[in-house]
Amino acid sequence: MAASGPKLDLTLYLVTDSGMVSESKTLVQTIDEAIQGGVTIVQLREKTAETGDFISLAHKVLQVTRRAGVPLLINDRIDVALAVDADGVHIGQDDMPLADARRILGPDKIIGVTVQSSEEAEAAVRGGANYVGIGTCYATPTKQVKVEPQGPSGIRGVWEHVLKVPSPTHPIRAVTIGGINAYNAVHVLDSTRTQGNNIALDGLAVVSAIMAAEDPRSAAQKMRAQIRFAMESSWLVRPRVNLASTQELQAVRRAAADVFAQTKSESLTPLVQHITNIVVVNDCANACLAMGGSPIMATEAEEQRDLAPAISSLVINVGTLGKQQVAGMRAAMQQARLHNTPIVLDPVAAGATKYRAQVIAELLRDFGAHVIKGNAGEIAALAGLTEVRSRGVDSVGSGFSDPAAVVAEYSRRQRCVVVMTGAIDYLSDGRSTFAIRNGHPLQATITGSGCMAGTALATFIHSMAHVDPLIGALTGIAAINLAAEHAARRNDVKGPGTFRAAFIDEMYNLSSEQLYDEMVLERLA
Ligand SMILES: Cc1ncc(COP(=O)(O)OP(=O)(O)O)c(N)n1
Ligand SMILES: Cc1ncsc1CCOP(=O)(O)O
Repeated sequence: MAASGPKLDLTLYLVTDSGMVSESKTLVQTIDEAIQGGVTIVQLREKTAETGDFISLAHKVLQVTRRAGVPLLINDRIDVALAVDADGVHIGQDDMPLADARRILGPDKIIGVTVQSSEEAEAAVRGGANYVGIGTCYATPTKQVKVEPQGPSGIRGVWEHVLKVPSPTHPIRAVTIGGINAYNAVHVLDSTRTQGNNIALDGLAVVSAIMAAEDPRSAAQKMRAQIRFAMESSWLVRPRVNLASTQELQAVRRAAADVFAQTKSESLTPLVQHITNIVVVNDCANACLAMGGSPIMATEAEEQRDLAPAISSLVINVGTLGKQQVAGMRAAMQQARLHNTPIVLDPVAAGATKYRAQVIAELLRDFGAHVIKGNAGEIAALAGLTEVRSRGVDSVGSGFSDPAAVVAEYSRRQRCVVVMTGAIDYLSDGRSTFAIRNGHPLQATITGSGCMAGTALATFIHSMAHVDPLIGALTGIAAINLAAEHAARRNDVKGPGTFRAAFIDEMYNLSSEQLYDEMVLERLA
């Protein structure tokens, strides 16, 4: 393997696409900046270039990669790799057979092979590939794939098989590809770790997350930080990495106000799918509309595949749990994972019954979530903590002695944003933890307040590619709480009944300036 060439480090693998490069840059500049941001290997992928143009581009790219000590592989074209003396090639199942590629390129060049199944992976390992690209992980607009995306659990199955196959020459490495970005990198790496001994993939391969970024250097830096976070710690106990420590509180408020304004603009209207409980369906649908979203309450398993490509986010609220509804949730969550659609899980009354606890545990095991939102009792039940107890859907007692530590720790365990609602709301992505001190006691007098908070989270976290889930969560919680404060101040609000209607009105009337000015935000870690 590349005995004389640069070291094979698959941590952050950039696959190029010249069609995505920003107008202000060349492809070579984009690659250069991406390497400065932390890309560890580059694959030049030119699907339509003439041979001469491909070779001349490869020469230019090679100057950049050689200077940085990063390997350059050529996609599909052994002839181009030979012509420029690149460090290797990446070949798919329909390209030149691995044995021929190895014979032509010799033992020292790097050869990567795309594999979609355990059988293909076994053949690649036995045939002497240096690494396998297991895919496709998630559906992606970058490439039309023939085989259905497998999601992280499918990728893990192939990876576990790869590790069992003896490699004739060198230890096999692996990455996955397809729909991967800074927001799902940690989940993908965590959930593709082997079940028995927790072995992680060697890295992640991306196209659009870096190639389509205005600033490829910072896009690569962000990806690299996420990958480091997932790689450097066991998936059960993560160190406190304070990624946002450089961000001022004001910048966080500004980011939340921007997400709010963008979501409310008529051009967006995120389609927010809810599988929620029968008590609150109508309130959640109206809350979603009032905050700029478009609700769809599709619950049958059979309709999830058709719906999935169109939806922006998914609320899974386990408030009322029929067997058919659970089947719908599982189908919807599986599709959401394949389409990289944000999932908000509302574990209503998590500790109330064994059945409920088991359903939630299985959903989290199989699909995870991007955000888990619950009151103190629900989070305690999920996290296995006895300090706070519940009665039905309500949390009882004075709460946790250190709520910030609880949400941060549970967030690190579940690898998602955790939101703990109450008089003060606590939010964490495991690295940064915030409190929001807005809201009004009248929220606790109506049913569905918490469920509407779940709706708000999903409405504002309408894309994993464009909204940081923690910022989206801060936006949703601030929006709901400020609407409650505004409603409670109105003269026509006399109690829970009038509050309920005014609450929806004020979600509708709230402006991004009000959100920015009135959000009482505190940074805890
Ligand atoms: C790292 C990595 N993994 C998979 C692919 C896909 O390769 P292939 O199946 O040959 O498809 P095309 O890239 O040729 O469209 C890849 N390029 N890189
Ligand atoms: C080349 C390739 N092979 C499988 S998916 C894919 C494209 C991945 O692109 P992106 O990282 O933009 O989703």
